[in-house]
Amino acid sequence: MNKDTICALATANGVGALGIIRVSGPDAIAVTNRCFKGKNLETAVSHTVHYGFITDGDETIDEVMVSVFLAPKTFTTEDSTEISFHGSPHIAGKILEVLTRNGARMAKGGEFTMRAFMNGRIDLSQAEAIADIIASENEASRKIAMNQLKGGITDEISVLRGDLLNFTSLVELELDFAEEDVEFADRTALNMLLNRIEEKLRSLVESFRYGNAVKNGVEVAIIGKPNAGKSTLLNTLLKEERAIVSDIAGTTRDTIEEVLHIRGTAFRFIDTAGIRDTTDTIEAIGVQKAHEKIAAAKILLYLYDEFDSTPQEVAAFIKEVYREDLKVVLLHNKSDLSSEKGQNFDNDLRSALEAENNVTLLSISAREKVGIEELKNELIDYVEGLKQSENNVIITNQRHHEALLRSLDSVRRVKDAVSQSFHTELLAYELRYALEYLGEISGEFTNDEVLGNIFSKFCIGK
Ligand SMILES: Nc1nc2c(c(=O)[nH]1)N(C=O)[C@@H](CNc1ccc(C(=O)N[C@@H](CCC(=O)O)C(=O)O)cc1)CN2
Ligand SMILES: Nc1nc2c(ncn2[C@@H]2O[C@H](COP(=O)(O)OP(=O)(O)OP(=O)(O)O)[C@@H](O)[C@H]2O)c(=O)[nH]1
Repeated sequence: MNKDTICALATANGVGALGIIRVSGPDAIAVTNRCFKGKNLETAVSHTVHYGFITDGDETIDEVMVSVFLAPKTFTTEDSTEISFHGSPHIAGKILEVLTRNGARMAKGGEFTMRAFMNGRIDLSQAEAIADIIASENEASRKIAMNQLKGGITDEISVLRGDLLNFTSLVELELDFAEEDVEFADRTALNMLLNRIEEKLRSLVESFRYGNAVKNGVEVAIIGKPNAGKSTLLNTLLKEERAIVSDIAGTTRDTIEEVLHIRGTAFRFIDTAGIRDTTDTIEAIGVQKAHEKIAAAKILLYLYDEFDSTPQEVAAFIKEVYREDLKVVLLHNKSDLSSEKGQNFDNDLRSALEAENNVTLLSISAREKVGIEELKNELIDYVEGLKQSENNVIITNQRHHEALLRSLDSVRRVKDAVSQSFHTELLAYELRYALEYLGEISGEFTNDEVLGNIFSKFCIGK
C-alpha cells in the first residue's frame, strides 16, 4: 500500500546538540545503507544502533549513529531507520538531499503517523493524541492527551459500540419472532441498556466543556465604563503571570485576543477587532459591541467603581447580557479609595442581582494589586467546576465532540422509536447511524478529506 519510502527531519529545525532524521518504508534500510559507511545495515538485527558516517560518494557529510527498526514492530509498522547527526540545519538538509537522491522522498506533514494509522497500529483518536501531546503546554492537557494516546477514548468507544450491538441483537431477535408474540428482550432491560448508552454519551459530550477549556483556553470578556480600570487590571494580571502576551488575530472570529496563562490554563481576553483603542467602552461603542464580546465569552469580568456608576446601572447591564452559561464576576475596582458608600453600593448590587446565578462580586484594586489572587481563584474555580468526577475520559477534540453529539441524537431517536413501539426500519436506520458516528472517532468510518485535514496539521517528520 505505502510503496514509497519517506524521510524527514524529526527534530526541531534549528541548531541542537543532535538532530534526528527518520526514514520509513519498504526500502528504508536499503536507502539508508546506500548513504552509510559502517556496518552493512541490510544484515542488522532490529532495534540495534550502528556507528558510522553519512557519505555522498567520496564526501563524508557527518559522523552519525543509525538505528534500525524492522517491520512490523515499529512506529509506522514499516521498516524504518533513524539517523542521529550533529544538530545543524545545514547538515540535516544535506542528509535529506542524499537520502532523496538514493530512493526516498520527503514526507508530508503527519505522514509517519498517518502510516501508523493506515497500517492499523493506532486508531484515529490515538493519532490525534500524538498531535495533542506535542502541542501540550501544561499538565492538564498532557495528561488528557496521554490518556487518549493509551487508548482511553478507543476503549470507551468500543464499550459503547458493544452496548449498541447488544441492543441491536436483542431488538432483532424480538423482531424476528414478532408474530409469535414472544418477548425475548425484557422491556426494562432494554430500556436500562439504552439509558446507560445515552448517559455515557451525554457525559462524554459534557466533558468537552472542560476538555475544550484545558486545550483551547477560556474566553473572557472584560467590560466596564471608561476609566473603570480595564487596562490597569489586564496589566496587573499580565505582569504577575509573566504571561505570554500575544495579540492573535482570531482565525474563527473577527477578534483579537490577549492570552493569559493562569496556573496552566489559558484565558483569552477577547477584543473585537477594530475597536481596540480607548474608544472600546460601553459608552462610546454602545451596548452592541459589548454584547458581541460577551456573546463570544464564557466569563464576563465587569469592572466598575462607586464614583462613576450606580448599582442600578450595573445591575441593569448585567441583567441584559445575562445567560445561564455565562460566569459573571463583578469587580468593584479602586477598593483603595473605597468608603462606606462602597459597602452600600455592593449591598444594593447584590440584592438587585439575587435572582441571577453564577454572579460573584469581588472587591479589588487593580492598581494596588489587591484582590488579584481572589480573582484568579475565581477564574480557576470556573475551569475546575467544568470537570466531572465521573469521567476519566475527557473529550478535547471538536471532531470527537461533534461525532458524539450526532451519536447521542441518534440514540435518543432510538429511544423514541422504542417507546412508541418498534418500527423495524427506523430503529435499524438510527442504530446504524449511532454506530457509524462512533466509528468516525476511531477512524473506522472516515474519508480522505477528514484524514487530510487531521494529518496536514501535524509537523513534518511526525
Ligand atoms: N527515537 C525515537 N523516539 C521516540 C519515537 C520514535 O519514533 N523514535 N516516538 C515516536 O513517536 C515516540 C515513542 N513512540 C513510539 C511508539 C511506538 C513505537 C513502536 O515501535 N511500536 C511497535 C513496537 C513496540 C515494541 O517494541 O514493543 C508496536 O507497537 O508494534 C515506537 C515509538 C517518542 N520517542
Ligand atoms: N485609585 C485607583 N485608581 C485606579 C485603579 N485602577 C485603575 N485606576 C486608575 O483609573 C484610571 C483609568 O484606568 P484604566 O485602566 O486606563 O481604565 P480603562 O477602563 O482601561 O479605561 P479606558 O481605556 O478609557 O476604557 C487610571 O488613572 C488608573 O490609574 C485602582 O485600583 N485604584
